[in-house]
Amino acid sequence: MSAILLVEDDVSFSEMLRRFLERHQHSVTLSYTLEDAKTKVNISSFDLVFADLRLPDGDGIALLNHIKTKDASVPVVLMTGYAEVSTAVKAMKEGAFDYISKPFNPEEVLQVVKNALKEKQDLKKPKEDSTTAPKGQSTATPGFVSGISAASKVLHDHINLVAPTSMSVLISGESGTGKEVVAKAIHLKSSRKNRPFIAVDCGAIPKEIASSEFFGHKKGSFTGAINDKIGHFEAANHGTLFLDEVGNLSYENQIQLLRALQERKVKPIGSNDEIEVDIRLLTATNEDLLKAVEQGDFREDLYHRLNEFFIKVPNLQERQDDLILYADFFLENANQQLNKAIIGFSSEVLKIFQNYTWPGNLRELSNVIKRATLLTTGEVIHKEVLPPELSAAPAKETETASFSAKSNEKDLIIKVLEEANNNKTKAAKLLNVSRKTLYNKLKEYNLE
Ligand SMILES: Nc1ncnc2c1ncn2[C@@H]1O[C@H](COP(=O)(O)OP(=O)(O)OP(=O)(O)O)[C@@H](O)[C@H]1O
Repeated sequence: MSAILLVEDDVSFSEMLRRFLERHQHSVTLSYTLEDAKTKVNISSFDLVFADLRLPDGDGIALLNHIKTKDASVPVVLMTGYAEVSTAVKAMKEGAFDYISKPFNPEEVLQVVKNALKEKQDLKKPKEDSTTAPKGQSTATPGFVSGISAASKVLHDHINLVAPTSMSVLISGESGTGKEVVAKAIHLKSSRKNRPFIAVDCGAIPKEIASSEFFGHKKGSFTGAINDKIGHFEAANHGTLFLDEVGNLSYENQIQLLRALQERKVKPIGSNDEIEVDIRLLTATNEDLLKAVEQGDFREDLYHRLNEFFIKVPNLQERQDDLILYADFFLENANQQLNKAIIGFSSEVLKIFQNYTWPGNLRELSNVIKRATLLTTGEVIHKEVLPPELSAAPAKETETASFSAKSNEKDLIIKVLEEANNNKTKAAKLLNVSRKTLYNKLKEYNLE
């Protein structure tokens, strides 16, 4: 376990990062100001310091200089906003180990921490050949945020487990949760990553032309077949075929699909020759396919063929801890697409984001941020550029509902107490419990 000093004045962000680092077996001390960080460095020894470039009473470079005069072997990693990269580069010349610009992927953080700790160890040992990745290089899939919530961890453990196998995977989840992104991640982590990834929206194919779409056709085989057409199976040969909204396939198309999967051969319409195909099949649905099986709308044999492994993609409400990471990621994308340089969100906006239920999940979050980025003329996104339904959303009820869930209880109490400025009457009201119950819980969790 290594000791990390995390200096960051954005309380919710630093809390999130602390929890993430602690989950990866690091011991984290938090500091919110330059002066406090200097004091902590003077009295304790750390293996690594993670500091925001901008602090309320100074900057990360001042802290870097202070640390270097005390113990030059302590690596300092600076966290920067979008517009501060040039300052961060300057800081590296002054002895910072690395910088990491927000928004960043959790994997990126882990990689930087690993590199920094290794360098610290190497400084103590005689020099050997370093096998670590170059500074700042992330091992994450580009354009992919893994998230740090418990639900995301399960999701990514499952992706990592199943990706290298040849199993068919049924990916289920509400609309906009990222099912296609999960399918792509499985493909990119498999041995087929350099072969095609063909995504097909089954909901968009009329059933009359589905077999031609899947298996191809020969020129002249039916009216309108003016050229030979390669079907999706052949196009995906040796790679991955991803069938989205698979529940929308007609019964007849289900039979054809099952046959192709069992025989591993397809015959284009109008052709006498069968083509052998080797594909990895991934499918997605936002409906309850098992229910469709029970109701006789989806073939049970096909269901089992598709469902060799099942992945449930959590909705955004189940990934509360990831919300800010995703928001930052979508902001960075919107900045690039719209040629803007917006740094972040006002704290009011972040609160609204956290209070909203996001029925359209990640897609809705991405759209809201893109629109807000377009409408924003300053450096920060304010509430005025959000769609009215977001600000009008009533306060979430989930907090009271989940109060009884043991595992979340303690975190929830801490969060609500913070929100209520430690006012126990207000906190009890927010939690919808009596003051007495709250006091008992505080005692139970040693929170007094
Ligand atoms: N892990 C992720 N990292 C970054 N962006 C993501 C991630 N997951 C999803 N997104 C983004 O969220 C949006 C919705 O993702 P996607 O299209 O994969 O959802 P879906 O569940 O397949 O949607 P639908 O049910 O409508 O087909 C896309 O803009 C996608 O780029």
